[in-house]
Amino acid sequence: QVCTQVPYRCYSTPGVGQVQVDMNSETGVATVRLNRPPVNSLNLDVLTELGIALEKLDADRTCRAMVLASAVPGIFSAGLDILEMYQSTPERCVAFWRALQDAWLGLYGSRLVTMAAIEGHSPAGGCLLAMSCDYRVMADGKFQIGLNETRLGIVAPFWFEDVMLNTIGHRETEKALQLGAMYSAQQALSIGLVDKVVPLAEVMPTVQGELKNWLQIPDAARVITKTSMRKQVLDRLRSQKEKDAQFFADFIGRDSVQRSLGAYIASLQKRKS
Ligand SMILES: CCCC/C=C\CC(=O)SCCNC(=O)CCNC(=O)[C@H](O)C(C)(C)COP(=O)(O)OP(=O)(O)OC[C@H]1O[C@@H](n2cnc3c(N)ncnc32)[C@H](O)[C@@H]1OP(=O)(O)O
Repeated sequence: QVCTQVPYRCYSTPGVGQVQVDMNSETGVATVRLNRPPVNSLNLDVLTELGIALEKLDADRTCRAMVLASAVPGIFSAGLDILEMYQSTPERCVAFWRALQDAWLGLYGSRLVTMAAIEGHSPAGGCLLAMSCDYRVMADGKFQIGLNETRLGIVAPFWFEDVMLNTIGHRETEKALQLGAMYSAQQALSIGLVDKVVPLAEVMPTVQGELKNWLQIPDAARVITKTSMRKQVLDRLRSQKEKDAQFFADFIGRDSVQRSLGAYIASLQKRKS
């Protein structure tokens, strides 16, 4: 298995961590896999682990690129763990939101080449993670991607919106966010939400092929360019992290929002019965 032999190096215990990191020291490419079955929903622990993993990779001078993927078949990530937002306490909400902010700042601001291998559904927070990478390859077929927050009766924060604006432009973002639109891979490709759509089995090989192009570019020049393109959006959150966390906790605590989330959770459960 990966991680058991040279040139791989692991930052997590294989098969145990909720965020598994395999670092190939020969290629300088790390693969980070979300591993929280059944749907890789992002709770406080996963987001904390992800933030730490990204920080370690950024500090590892042998690492030049990172592929963000899933260890759970059929799912990239179901987004934020709704149970972190439903009937939670204000203190837990703030801690949860800080962990999300830090993981996102680490990903969007990463000096590495970052690529999302989207081999499954990717709603809301899952879409945010994918959009925050430099390049996205998505599996063709039944999977969907998008920021569906309004469908849950919640609102995508300004920095989710900023990342989407930078990815697909103003008009498509306005439609996507108001409607809470979820897109098939082909639809996502047509609006620029993903960069390539291939059959499921070809997602990883396609990512690896694309990485070869990106890694031909000298790191210093690419990193300066990436930083310049993303700085404004990163600084906007950095300058108001605490205010944003407090706003989240207050908003989520509203009765009307709790009712919407309760109804959404019930609808997820009903779908199954
Ligand atoms: C101010 C607020 C800002 C907030 C910003 C971001 C918000 C978010 O990210 S909110 C999360 C939005 N996510 C979704 O709406 C996705 C909901 N899930 C689905 O649509 C499906 O589960 C999915 C298509 C991802 C996968 O479908 P299936 O493979 O058929 O799985 P199930 O639907 O059977 O789900 C299994 C199990 O997981 C629970 N689940 C699903 N998603 C979440 C989630 N995001 N958080 C917590 N739990 C989730 C689902 O209810 C099932 O639970 P059980 O019934 O107990 O088995």
